[in-house]
Amino acid sequence: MKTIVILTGAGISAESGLDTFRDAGGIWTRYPLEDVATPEGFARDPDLVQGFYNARRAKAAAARPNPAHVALGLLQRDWPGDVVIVTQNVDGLHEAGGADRVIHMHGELSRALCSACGHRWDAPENMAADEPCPQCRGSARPDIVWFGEMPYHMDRIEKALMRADLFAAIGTSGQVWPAAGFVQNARAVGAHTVEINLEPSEVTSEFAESRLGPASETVPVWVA
Ligand SMILES: CC(C)NC(=O)[C@H](Cc1c[nH]c2ccccc12)NC(=O)[C@H](CCCC/N=C(/NCCC(=O)O)S[C@H]1O[C@H](COP(=O)(O)OP(=O)(O)OC[C@H]2O[C@@H](n3cnc4c(N)ncnc43)[C@H](O)[C@@H]2O)[C@@H](O)[C@H]1O)NC(=O)OCc1ccccc1
Ligand SMILES: [Zn+2]
Repeated sequence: MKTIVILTGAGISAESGLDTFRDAGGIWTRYPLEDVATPEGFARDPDLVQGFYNARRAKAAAARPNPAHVALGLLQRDWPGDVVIVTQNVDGLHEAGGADRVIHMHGELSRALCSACGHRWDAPENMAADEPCPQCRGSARPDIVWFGEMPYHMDRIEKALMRADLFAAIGTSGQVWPAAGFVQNARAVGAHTVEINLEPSEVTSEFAESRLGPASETVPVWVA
């Protein structure tokens, strides 16, 4: 039975009230990513970084899944073959929308990570600049992949792309790697490729098909 691999980005959560990064008023237009989303920025000012993620954690916790998340949850439940959802998003809206197998390649706001021993646990609502690791008292950070760091689960993602029959990218601008390159991996194994986005992305030309519009409208139609 056919394997579907779906990559999602901030655009799929925009209609749930969560900011995207590069659109007008986007996160990176308000916070320099070097300061809040790099290990160097965290070393320089952990208070600033923890504050940045505490605010996003609270917003994500209050957000509700939209029809795009729900449609993908139903697709994963009902499709006779395998539906692999790979998200760049750090919110939990795919799971809230009914998906139970989601690969968070850039981490999750709801998790904390110890920089010393690698222990992971459910993040408290507000992490302090000197948040201790419950296991070794080392310093804790949000369990988020920052720029310059290796994304999570790359082996599982590459294996899924190798057996993809259909690859879809939803709500992503295609400006951040290695995620922006997944369409090439999928095409290399002969998968059909479709981009579903509000507007053409940096890598639209790589896709065989492009569907434009808000995800809450385009995704349920695409799934149906
Ligand atoms: C800026 C970019 C050039 N930099 C990179 O790509 C770097 C590598 C790099 C450095 N210099 C380079 C020079 C050239 C090429 C690459 C590089 N990448 C890395 O550092 C990565 C790590 C990157 C991860 C950083 N962390 C994130 N997030 C977690 C943090 C946090 O969340 O705070 S990245 C973050 O931005 C990325 C982009 O965001 P999008 O989700 O696409 O959102 P964006 O706002 O950009 O776009 C929204 C889209 O939605 C659309 N939209 C809006 N509303 C809707 C709507 N309603 N419906 C539908 N669509 C909609 C819009 O039209 C738009 O197109 C996402 O990945 C997101 O997770 N690590 C790595 O490379 O390690 C080595 C390596 C390499 C290979 C293999 C292994 C290891
Ligand atoms: Zn520890």
